[in-house]
Amino acid sequence: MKLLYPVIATYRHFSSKISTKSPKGIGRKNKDGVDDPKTPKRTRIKLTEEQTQVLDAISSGKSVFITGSAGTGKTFLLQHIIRKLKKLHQRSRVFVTASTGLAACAIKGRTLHSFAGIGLGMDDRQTLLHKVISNRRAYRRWTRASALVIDEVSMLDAKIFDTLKFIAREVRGGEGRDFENKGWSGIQLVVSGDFFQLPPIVSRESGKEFAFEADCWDSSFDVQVELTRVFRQSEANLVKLLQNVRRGKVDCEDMDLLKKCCTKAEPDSSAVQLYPRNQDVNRVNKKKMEDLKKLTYIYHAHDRGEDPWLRQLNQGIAPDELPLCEGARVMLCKNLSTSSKLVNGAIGTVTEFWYDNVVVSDLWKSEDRPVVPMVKFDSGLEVVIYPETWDIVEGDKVVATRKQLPLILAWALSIHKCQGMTLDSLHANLSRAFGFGMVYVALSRVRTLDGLHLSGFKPSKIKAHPKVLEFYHKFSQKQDKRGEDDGVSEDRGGSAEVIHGSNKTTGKDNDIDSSLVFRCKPNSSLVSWCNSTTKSREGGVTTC
Ligand SMILES: Nc1ncnc2c1ncn2[C@@H]1O[C@H](COP(=O)(O)OP(=O)(O)OP(=O)(O)O)[C@@H](O)[C@H]1O
Repeated sequence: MKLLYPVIATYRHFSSKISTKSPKGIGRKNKDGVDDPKTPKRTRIKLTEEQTQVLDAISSGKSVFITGSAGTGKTFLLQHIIRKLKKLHQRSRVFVTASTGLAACAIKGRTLHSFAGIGLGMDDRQTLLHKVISNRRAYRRWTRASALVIDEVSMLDAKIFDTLKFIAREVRGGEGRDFENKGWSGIQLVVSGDFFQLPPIVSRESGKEFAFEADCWDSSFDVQVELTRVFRQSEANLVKLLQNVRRGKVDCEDMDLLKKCCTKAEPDSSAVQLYPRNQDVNRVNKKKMEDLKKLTYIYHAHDRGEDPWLRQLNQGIAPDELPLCEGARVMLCKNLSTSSKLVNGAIGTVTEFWYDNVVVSDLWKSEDRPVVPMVKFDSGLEVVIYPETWDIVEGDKVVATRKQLPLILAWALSIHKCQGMTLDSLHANLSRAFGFGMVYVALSRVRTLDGLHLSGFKPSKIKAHPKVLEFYHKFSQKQDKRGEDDGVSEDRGGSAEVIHGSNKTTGKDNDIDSSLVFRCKPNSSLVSWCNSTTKSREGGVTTC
């Protein structure tokens, strides 16, 4: 297949066509009522009893903190919660955020800092308050908010958490200005995360690091919940190993397992290589691309909007520039279809590039056609990947937009980038691991022991922060106090109620929303895209 270069004008033409893509194909039946084999059926996943209890608490307007080890379904549950909140409150009054752009992407939200209008949040609280008040849009968000969701709270520091509550109370008023008062002046708060995972990056001046050390932490929640059932892994010895690594203490049995992971045969090329540092990640990806010696297309993101929002687009996951060629290992960085496992983190290989015949017939007589990559995912699905849109929204208005293929190169990933992901096979090089929780985050991405390969591993790299250990120790003491209580009970001794649910599933079915259509076997009417690509061979880059 001969590939030629598209031009920017063609992109403009396509943008409307792309937006016509709808989710109708998912689970579709033909006119005889028979399931269309090309489109997968919706799958139904039942919430566990503990997950249902959380949802019930949310329905009754409570502010909730959800924690639990990796793979217990915190993010999965948040997606249900967000839908529930949007039914309870007006949609535009529910703000979905996360501590990082990457985590925000997984729940179709924005960063907490951008919601709050506090820039990097480095100033003192009065300056930040002034910043919010003088920013009409940020001020409006704070006054409109009925519910605020914050995911990956482990990476949020105590000072920011206190500052946000301060801003909420100053902007919205409330019953007195006593900082210790319960609540965020009428905002229903839903916060999720596992403090044993990656910690915040903070200066140690204040002596407080983690959000749970914030003065207002306990008074911010009616309910604090620990999810206990691990879904990501099912092998008992792996679950036990991960629980021990999480707490920074491994026994002989665990060490034997880890040693086996260090010595078994090299993983196949489908294993994702995890590194603690970006330098190594970039080096490996670049080298792998070069080794393929294939015609390379470089996809440039198409951005619209103004600063400062334009700049914020670069903090998100969609790359500004994405080089692709046949054979490139790639990872989806957006959820396309949950039921088909085309989710953020799904890994595959570019098999070829496709033209758009329909558009071409309308627009071009020549061969100047945009191309889109076909990706064969490791699940077996082969899908043409189209550009996606990432929006920054202020109130109800979109203020900046990035259009780019929802892919990143994925021979190697940083451990920071993989927090939140599920991987089938990984090779973690932990020789340069640093800080608390890093080894736990790396190991807990994998589903099975078979898929876990390690190198450069030293037991001393397994570290859990003493403050985090203490926080969870107190947490479990509260749970123990509840004793035999069945499910939710009140614990109003100055702190929030604690739920420790059982692992049974409920009878209720809960739909997993499939939000985008894709084609398993692309036909001749591919929607095509490219705003401006460049091509290169063996390192030489040609710009169109
Ligand atoms: N009730 C459930 N039944 C079946 N599978 C579930 C259930 N809840 C969650 N899962 C599955 O468990 C896996 C892990 O979920 P999720 O990524 O939400 O965990 P997490 O707690 O956010 O993990 P991490 O802390 O690593 O980000 C996902 O594949 C999800 O679909």
